[in-house]
Amino acid sequence: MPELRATTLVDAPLRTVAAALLDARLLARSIRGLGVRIGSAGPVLHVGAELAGAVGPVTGTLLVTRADTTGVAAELVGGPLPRFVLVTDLLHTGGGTMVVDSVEWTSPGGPFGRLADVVVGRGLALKVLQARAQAVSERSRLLADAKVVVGAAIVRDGLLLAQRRGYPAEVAGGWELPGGRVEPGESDHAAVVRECEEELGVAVVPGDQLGPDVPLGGDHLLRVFRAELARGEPRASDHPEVRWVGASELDGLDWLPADRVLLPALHDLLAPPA
Ligand SMILES: Nc1nc2c([nH]c(=O)n2[C@H]2C[C@H](O)[C@@H](COP(=O)(O)OP(=O)(O)OP(=O)(O)O)O2)c(=O)[nH]1
Repeated sequence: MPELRATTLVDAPLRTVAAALLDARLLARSIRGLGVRIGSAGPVLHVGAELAGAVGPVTGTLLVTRADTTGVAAELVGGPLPRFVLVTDLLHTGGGTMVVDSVEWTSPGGPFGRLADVVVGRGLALKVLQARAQAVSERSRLLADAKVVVGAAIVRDGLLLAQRRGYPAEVAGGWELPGGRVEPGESDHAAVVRECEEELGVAVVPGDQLGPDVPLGGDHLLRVFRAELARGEPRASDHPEVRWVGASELDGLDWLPADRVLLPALHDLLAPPA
């Protein structure tokens, strides 16, 4: 398959650029140059998400195959549209984050196909790469100043503690991880400890970050940490329900969109890969 690649240096930490890439509007903006419109993209990309793509009246599906701390990948599959794959890899450098974008597409084959690749395919691919570089830089700059909402991934006996939200209306009923906004001057870990005490009445010891930073609407992003339950039995106080969930129940829960991005990392936490 023909392939084009471009590299951009973005002046932001890797985790900020990784978060920017998860914004579904960024993907939509990147491939607009192909004439592909994405419908119902949802707010954030997660592995397995199938976004409806269309070129004029012709429709296909854009399948997200990777969305984590190393970058994202999505491919246009199904329908009569030609196969198209967009992969973005991230590399940490001393001077910022190196963003390596590549696009691959199916060639119609034969001498006319090769001509079409040179005349049309490459031009469109370059448009995508240019639009993407600009969109990634702009979104990363905005997210660099984002306020953080922390979440706690607490595991006991192979089960993860999930919490069902009671408010506000737009997220009520959805499942999330215990946590909340980091207050001015507070560290992320201190916020995890405070929120778990306030919401669940327990003491926790926060550990490493789990999965990528996930952009929330507006100027917030979600950052989740592993946490050990040190004292107390979690009980719902702020929200209507807490539940211990096993690996087999994880995918079936009605998670908030941002938390859905973290499902592969939560699966690894419950059943670490061999
Ligand atoms: N705590 C938490 N919030 C999440 C998660 N996923 C997600 O989208 N959010 C959103 C829901 C809310 O809009 C926002 C966090 O608000 P919050 O209400 O928990 O924060 P808070 O405790 O500091 O605020 P408040 O109760 O005083 O209003 O982040 C998650 O896993 N945990």
